Amino acid sequence: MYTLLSGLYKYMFQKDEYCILILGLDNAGKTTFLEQSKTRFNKNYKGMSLSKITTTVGLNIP
Ligand SMILES: Nc1nc2c(ncn2[C@@H]2O[C@H](COP(=O)(O)OP(=O)(O)OP(=O)(O)O)[C@@H](O)[C@H]2O)c(=O)[nH]1
Ligand SMILES: [Mg+2]
Repeated sequence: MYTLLSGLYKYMFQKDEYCILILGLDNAGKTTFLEQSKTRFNKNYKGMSLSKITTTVGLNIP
C-alpha cells in the first residue's frame, strides 16, 4: 500500500529530469545559449550579462 501511494505521489509531483548535451566548436555560442535558456525558463535565475561571457575554461555544469 505504501509503495502504491508513494508511486502515485511521485507520479503526481515529481518533476521530469532531462540530460542535454550542447555540442559546438569554440565560440559557437554554447555558453550564451545556456545562459539565455536558464534566464528564460528559470524565473529565479538572474542571468549573466552577455558582454561578460568569455571563453569557457574547463567544464560548465549548471
Ligand atoms: N551574432 C551572434 N553572436 C552570438 C550569438 N550567440 C553567441 N554569440 C557571440 O559569440 C561569442 C562566443 O559565445 P560563447 O557563448 O562564449 O561561445 P562558446 O561556444 O561558449 O565558446 P567556448 O566556451 O570558447 O567554447 C560571444 O561573443 C557571443 O556574444 C548569436 O546568436 N548571434
Ligand atoms: Mg563557453
